[in-house]
Amino acid sequence: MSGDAHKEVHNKPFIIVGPIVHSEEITKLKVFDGGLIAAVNGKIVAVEETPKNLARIQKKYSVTDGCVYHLDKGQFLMPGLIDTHIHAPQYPNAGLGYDMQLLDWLKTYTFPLEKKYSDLSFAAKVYEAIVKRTLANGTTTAVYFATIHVDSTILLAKIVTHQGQRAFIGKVNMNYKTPEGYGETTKESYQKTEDFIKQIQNMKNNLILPIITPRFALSCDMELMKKLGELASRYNVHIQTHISENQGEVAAVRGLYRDCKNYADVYDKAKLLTDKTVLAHGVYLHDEELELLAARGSSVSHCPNSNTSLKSGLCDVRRLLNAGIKVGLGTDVSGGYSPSILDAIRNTLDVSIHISYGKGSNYAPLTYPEAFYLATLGGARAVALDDTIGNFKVGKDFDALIVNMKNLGPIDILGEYDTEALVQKFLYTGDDRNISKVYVAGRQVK
Ligand SMILES: Nc1nc2[nH]cnc2c(=O)[nH]1
Ligand SMILES: [Zn+2]
Repeated sequence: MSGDAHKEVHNKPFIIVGPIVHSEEITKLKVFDGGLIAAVNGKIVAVEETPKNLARIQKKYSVTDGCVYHLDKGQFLMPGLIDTHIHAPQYPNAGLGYDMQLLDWLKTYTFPLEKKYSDLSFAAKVYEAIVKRTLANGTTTAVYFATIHVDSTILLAKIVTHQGQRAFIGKVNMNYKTPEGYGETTKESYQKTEDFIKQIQNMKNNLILPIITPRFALSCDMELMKKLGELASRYNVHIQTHISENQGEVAAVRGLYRDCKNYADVYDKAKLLTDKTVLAHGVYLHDEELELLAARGSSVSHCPNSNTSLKSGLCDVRRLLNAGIKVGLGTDVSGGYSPSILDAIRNTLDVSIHISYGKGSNYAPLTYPEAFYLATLGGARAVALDDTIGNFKVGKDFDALIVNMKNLGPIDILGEYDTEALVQKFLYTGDDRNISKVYVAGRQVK
């Protein structure tokens, strides 16, 4: 597909014809070498494994000839990538500060940076850049932590709206042992969060959802967490936080909440574990915590780059999956240094292989089709949006990437490859230069 003639195509029905790849289940990639997808008003109305019904579908949905796009050789269509955990305000620190582990890192590098988001012009500069950068890397849905500041967090929502990304946006809550100049009282935290939810809902952008964001059990007391659990239930909104990321953190939580059985129980007592809750990390969860998360339908955002960069540990995703927990991938910028979910896919595979070295021959490290699933349909399930995004099914929104595996960017194509081989090569060796077009709900946003 060439040119930008269809840049505003989302207003008109269109059809893309060519190789298509997506997940319908975790273990297998589904590849159609010459399929087609038709979209009307940003929603998928037809998915075909061959182009033989093109003329009929074109007529049925009144698609003009100019809105039928044939992919070139070397290109394929795949679902948009889902980043289930990213801190937008921490982007200036990406690549910095990895001489410390979590709790010192937060105090030394992270809180002083986040404090600066009372300044709207600083916030605008960073937020424009991170949304643009994640879109360029194919993130069609991002689950953002912002800061405690309502005004700049609303600004993030406006920037996301303008650039056309789908996102969850969270105003961070922190009322316990907060650093000088970066904290809130319980009342402020609760009231500002309710006000924030109303402001987001009044924006009437159905691509943006508010998400309640207690930072973690060491930054919020039980009273605030309970109030936030009640707010989530009253407004029926998503929740995100961190859990069992680092051994020092887990020990501190144990010391602070003596009457709770474990870390997950702290959140459960506050009614923060719902089927719309995303918990980042989960490296050190015990078996009974896994059972609790599975019973509540809460999900884990696996952030392998961060777990390595902050030396937090190795998260055994196979174990989480075997326990029946929904898992998505996260970049966790700036705990992780990369804003790319392709990077998260590779780190997921690397970490899983490294874990397998310490296990018996029955332990199967994750495969690239599984990592692809975690970055797309798995992410959609983790954020409870799998009725809308994650793969190509009639009735879902058209969130998609056109990947271009010609000799482009870091790629040298030196042979003849079928579509599945091109997908594999993209996952292991491609980068944002190979993501030539990005669509969210049918709108071209890159
Ligand atoms: N990686 C990470 N973990 C956290 N735990 C509490 N806050 C944070 C944060 O900002 N980043
Ligand atoms: Zn995080």
